[in-house]
Amino acid sequence: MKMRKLLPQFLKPEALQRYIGIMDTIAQRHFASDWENKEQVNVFSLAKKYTFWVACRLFVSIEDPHHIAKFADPFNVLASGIFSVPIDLPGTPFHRAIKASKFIRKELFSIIKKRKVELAEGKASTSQDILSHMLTTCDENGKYMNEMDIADKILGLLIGGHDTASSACTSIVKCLAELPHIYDGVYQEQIDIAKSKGEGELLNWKDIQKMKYSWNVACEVMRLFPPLRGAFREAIDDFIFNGFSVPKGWKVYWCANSTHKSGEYFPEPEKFDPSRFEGDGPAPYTFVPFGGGPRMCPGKEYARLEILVFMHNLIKRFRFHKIFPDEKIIVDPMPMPAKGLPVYLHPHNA
Ligand code: HEM
Repeated sequence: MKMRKLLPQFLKPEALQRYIGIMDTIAQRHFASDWENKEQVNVFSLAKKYTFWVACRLFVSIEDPHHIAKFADPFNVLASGIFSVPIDLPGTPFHRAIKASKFIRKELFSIIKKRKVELAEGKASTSQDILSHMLTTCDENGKYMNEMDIADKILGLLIGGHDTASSACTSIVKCLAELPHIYDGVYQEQIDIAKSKGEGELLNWKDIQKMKYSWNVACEVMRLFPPLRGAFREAIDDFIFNGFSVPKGWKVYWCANSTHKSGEYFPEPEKFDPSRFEGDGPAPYTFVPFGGGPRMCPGKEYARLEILVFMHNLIKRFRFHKIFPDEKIIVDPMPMPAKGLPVYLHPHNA
């Protein structure tokens, strides 16, 4: 079954609304174990840990932090081998990535087998995560996906779904640390939401809808630091673009920065200004961190929720400042601070 058919069902806003509370529970546990009572933290590695934990829970229902940690290492090895020179010799990143992916597939197969039994015995629900969904949804010919297909798709999702979002979360922390007036705006919005909640009450869909300014800030961050620079397309017909003739069949690459950094669509493009997203917002197809058209990212709404839940949990706890004020941004292959963005934390309740 094609991912494009399956994913929108699982990732549509109505389905995702049920997961906000789960994301908040994970965020609270993550902040309690990895941020609270620390003087300084490395934001990039923690953001990756958080988004990976959310993905493990929502895609395959793995919750135990030890199990997730065991799983996370091979994923990092795999992620750093994906954009490497494809030479399969011992010691190369490519070779290590292949080994890691074999380990992950094996692990996924055992999770799939166990789930099949649990589903048959009525011990697991068909809607508890994307794995159950894949095992119980058939295509238009009544055919179910085989285990190999499922393992590959989950693997793709776990990679595609967590590295991008963790890059976005890290860039958000960077911008908030550098721009106190923007931090104050986000703080006000998030603290009002936090105060409106009862003891132990989790975030819900209504709270997310109140996070308008925070999402405008996140969008402005992704305009300046798009987690993916662009993607490939194949021309399905001859066409002329900007005076260049592109023949059918050519591979073309669209690049987010060509509009994100254009003064024509975003006046003073280097200025950080979340108000660009108020009202109607940018013109269609000019703000494209998630791509556009029929192949647009199906994980956009999922990413929006996990980013907002992250911002809420971070901002209601801390102010922070950068340990290296001039830390450079490198793109490898996503934008990230060269040292992983170490920051000093200042808890509000101190
Ligand atoms: C901030 C986070 C994210 C960003 C910036 C992002 C960005 C993108 C972009 C630019 C594309 C290519 C779209 C195109 O070619 O027009 C894409 C594709 C895709 N994304 Fe995301 N993504 C994010 C999070 C996620 C998440 C959380 C998931 C899964 C839950 C996901 C799943 C996918 C899939 C499966 C595709 C391939 C779609 C296709 O080829 O039809 N993404 N994403």
